Amino acid sequence: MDPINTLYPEEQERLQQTFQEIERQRSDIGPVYRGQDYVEQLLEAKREETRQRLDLLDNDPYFGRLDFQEDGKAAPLPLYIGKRGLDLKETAAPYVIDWRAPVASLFYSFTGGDAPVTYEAPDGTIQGEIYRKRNLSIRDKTLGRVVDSYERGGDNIGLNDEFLLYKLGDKKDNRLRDIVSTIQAEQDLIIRAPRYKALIIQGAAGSGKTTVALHRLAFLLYQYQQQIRAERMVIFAPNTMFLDYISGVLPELGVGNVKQTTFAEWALDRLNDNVRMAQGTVEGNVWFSLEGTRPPIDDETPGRFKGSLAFKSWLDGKLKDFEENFLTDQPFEAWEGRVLPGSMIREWFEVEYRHYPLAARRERLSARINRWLEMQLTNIGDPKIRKDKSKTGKQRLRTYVNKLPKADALSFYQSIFASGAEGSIPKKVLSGTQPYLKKGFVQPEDLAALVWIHYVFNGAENLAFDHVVVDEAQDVSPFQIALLNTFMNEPSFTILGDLAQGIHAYRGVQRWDELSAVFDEEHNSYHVLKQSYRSTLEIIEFANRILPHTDTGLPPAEPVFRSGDPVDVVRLEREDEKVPFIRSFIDDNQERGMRTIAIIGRKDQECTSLHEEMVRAGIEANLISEGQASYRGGITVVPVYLAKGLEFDAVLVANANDRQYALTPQDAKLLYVGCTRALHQLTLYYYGEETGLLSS
Ligand SMILES: Nc1ncnc2c1ncn2[C@@H]1O[C@H](COP(=O)(O)OP(=O)(O)OP(=O)(O)O)[C@@H](O)[C@H]1O
Repeated sequence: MDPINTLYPEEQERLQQTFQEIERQRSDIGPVYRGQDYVEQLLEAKREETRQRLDLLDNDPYFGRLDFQEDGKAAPLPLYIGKRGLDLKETAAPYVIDWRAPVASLFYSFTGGDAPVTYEAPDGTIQGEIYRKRNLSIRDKTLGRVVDSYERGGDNIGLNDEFLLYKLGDKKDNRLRDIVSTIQAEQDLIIRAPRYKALIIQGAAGSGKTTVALHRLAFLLYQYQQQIRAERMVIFAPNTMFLDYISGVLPELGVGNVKQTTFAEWALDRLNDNVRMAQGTVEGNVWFSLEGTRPPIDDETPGRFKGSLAFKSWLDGKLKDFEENFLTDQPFEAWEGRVLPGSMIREWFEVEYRHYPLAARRERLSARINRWLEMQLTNIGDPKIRKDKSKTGKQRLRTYVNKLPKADALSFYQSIFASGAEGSIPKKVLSGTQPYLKKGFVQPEDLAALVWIHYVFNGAENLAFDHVVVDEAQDVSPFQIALLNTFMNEPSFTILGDLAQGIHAYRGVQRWDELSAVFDEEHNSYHVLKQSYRSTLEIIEFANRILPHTDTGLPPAEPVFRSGDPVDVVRLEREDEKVPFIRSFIDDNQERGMRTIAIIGRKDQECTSLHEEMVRAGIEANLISEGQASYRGGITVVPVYLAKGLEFDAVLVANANDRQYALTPQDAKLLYVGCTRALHQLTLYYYGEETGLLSS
């Protein structure tokens, strides 16, 4: 008998019982309370949480079953694993187990074999044996596929992969999805890693880094529910469109309120929007220029220098000097003959207020001198003379305070770049920075230093994070990570990236040890994800040909065995063949059921013109440009640097010739990003000479 047919009725019955239990519990909660009683209102909040949990369960109650016999127990027990847990009303026995519970880790770590297995429970290690691992697909309350990926004593060949492949074959829309039903063992290790770690993860394109990070947040909230709050967790991602793209995953996992932001947005907020950003001409014209004309990247490249820990140390020295020389020994003379000695002012500043940050010390000092002035005035009996002296004293106090240096981040930063920096800051950095600062503008790479100075001057404003996720971390600097670390009592980070996609290497890292240098050994934890889940075997093997040209020394990504169509590289004879070619690419792929299709260009301008030509030819598509807040799916024209992090069913890389993608590591990284965005179909076209990056 077909195994599906034997498994199905049993699971169908269990599913019906689950729905009945959910319904029982829902009806026990009763209607929504809308009255004024405070205690009832508090209880209502709890009831609402339960209602929401039951709603989530009702849609999609579980996805897996594991028959596990704990040592010492008489028989195996079927454990049903879902996105949320459900205990039986009557006995409180677990009926559906939350995927984050310790025992559920067996579902992910188990890859077959009859050997005993263990998991870590709060009371210690539990050992036992697995008799069955079953995947169940339930959609819209209906049981779909039921597949046993392991049965004790059975032949169990490759079934583990079958369910994964079935999931990976799906066509995508405009949102990233959760992967709770198919988390792989190497991913699970990262998701369940202890809280106080700085996990640094090098993951191949499509290895699930972003997805894993989001699942890790859901896990941490479950595991440390008394100690961690969602609103004290933060995800840093490269741009707002990417944030929009990933915004569905946490709600699907039942997690709300986690702050999702970009580093620039967060930093500007810290600086109270007191600085103006220069418009991104340098990045576009210099670092993304064509024909291999980009400058080489080294430690004196402005972005890398200003993002280094060495720059931070140098800055710390300057901040210390600034604080030490903040006061001259100038006394304050309120009026002729009434003098507050400089030594007294210094005593207040250095001893009494030494625990306050500089800006607060400055403020307290001026308030203290003012109080001293008031005291002197009370000693004057004649009201007319008092009024007169008060006027003089207050005016002189204003002048005195105005002469104290300002504890303002931008002014301080401008001053250190304006004078005396020649010996310590490389010429390249000075010339790439001074012209902007003189006009009052800053660049993205200045923000870490500015927030740091602001922090030293003003203190941390109660901004402690419980956990920080940094996605696309190859584009961030050690200074940024060190800065974020100061907002936490103990490091708790998930830092993920791929050096082969380091298209902003002029301000990011070239090796992961640059970031790990921020943390002590005890907190450092480095992981590699080599397996790539997004793309077909053919696409991954094709992209792997580009990898050596990135000069990162990274090993090739490992595909899961999901085969698709071969990758096409098509030479067009003339430029005017381009639009008909794009049209047929779109039509073919739409006919094959592809929902998201991207035409990936090299630069913004090229994409704008391509989009205009397509629209003139009657092809509807969305153009993605810098600063865009959302990704709509469908047909998209996008410059490659903005496609990073996204994925599409079918990708057409536009004009992959040797001018657009020269034989340089930077261009190799761009082309690698472009090609690895495709799930099922990848095509490249060019006219002129094919890029040399495709030759192995
Ligand atoms: N265990 C898994 N089961 C099912 N799908 C998975 C799994 N892991 C990853 N995926 C899918 O692979 C795709 C890539 O995931 P994700 O975007 O998180 O990878 P990434 O490493 O951040 O990629 P990139 O660096 O290229 O942006 C997504 O569609 C995700 O759903």
